[in-house]
Amino acid sequence: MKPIKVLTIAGSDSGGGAGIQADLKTFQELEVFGMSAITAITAQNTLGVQGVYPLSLEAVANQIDSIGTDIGADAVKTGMLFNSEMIQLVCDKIQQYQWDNVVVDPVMIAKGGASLLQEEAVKTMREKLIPLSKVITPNIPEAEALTGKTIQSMEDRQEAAKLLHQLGAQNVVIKGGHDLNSDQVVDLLFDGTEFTTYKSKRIHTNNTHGTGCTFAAAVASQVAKGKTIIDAVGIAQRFVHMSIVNSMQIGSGHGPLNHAAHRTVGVNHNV
Ligand SMILES: Nc1ncnc2c1ncn2[C@@H]1O[C@H](COP(=O)(O)OP(=O)(O)O)[C@@H](O)[C@H]1O
Ligand SMILES: Cc1ncc(COP(=O)(O)O)c(N)n1
Repeated sequence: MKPIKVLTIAGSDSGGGAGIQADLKTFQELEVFGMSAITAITAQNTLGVQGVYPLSLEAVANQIDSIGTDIGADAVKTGMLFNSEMIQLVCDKIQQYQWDNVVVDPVMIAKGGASLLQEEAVKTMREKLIPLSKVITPNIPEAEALTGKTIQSMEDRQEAAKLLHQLGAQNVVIKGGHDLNSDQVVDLLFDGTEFTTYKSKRIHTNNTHGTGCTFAAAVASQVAKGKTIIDAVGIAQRFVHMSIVNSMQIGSGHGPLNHAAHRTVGVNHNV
């Protein structure tokens, strides 16, 4: 069988819970071949981010070229891109290699509050990267920053999703982890025509470090396999849910997910 290959362009999390590490664990568990281009190294653990060390544009370009000129990718996922120049470079490479299965997780701020994207880069994200995306997966604060609108209700979220679609994203998922008003977590998909909501029980836990990265990596792996976006988002939500429910106690702050949970608990990720 032809191997399915997925590239993540993102930051490294030394604590192993988010970023490149979460992406590669997710790819492996969802049975696609994972590859990475690292944009920045973070010194990070469950308590927060202790340091951010961006790589040079040359180092990032070279990593992407190594993959583009030899291995290729059935889908590309972007995470922490740090600044405007890095976003522009990633856009150029996506166009150069004609990658069209692009899942953009517009990472801005780590759960502990540390900035992972310079503020002026939001404009580049909006104008350059979003138009190249098959799916964009902001959380609520990221959707607010990208649209300039406050999101309180589901109607607000639908309006924001429409605006992000107008900016050129083919599909928009506004994730609901940050909507603490409800006992449910509701992720909202807009495909340009219809809204689809995905509901799961909110788990009351501190172990949510890396949920966004894991979610977008799971969507990318399913898109690479040729699943519809509607199915891909459902599979991703269930995979994240399972990985939070069965998280391990690692570190003394916001702990990581257990990406291998589905092996013992059983989740049909091919539905
Ligand atoms: N406490 C929770 N219980 C269950 N699912 C959650 C919880 N927090 C987040 N999720 C799920 O994790 C994914 C990422 O959501 P979110 O927290 O909004 O993004 P981010 O990690 O980018 O801030 C979504 O699919 C969401 O449904
Ligand atoms: C290198 C890196 N990239 C992304 C995140 C966001 O993580 P989350 O998935 O919890 O929003 C992070 N904390 N570190």
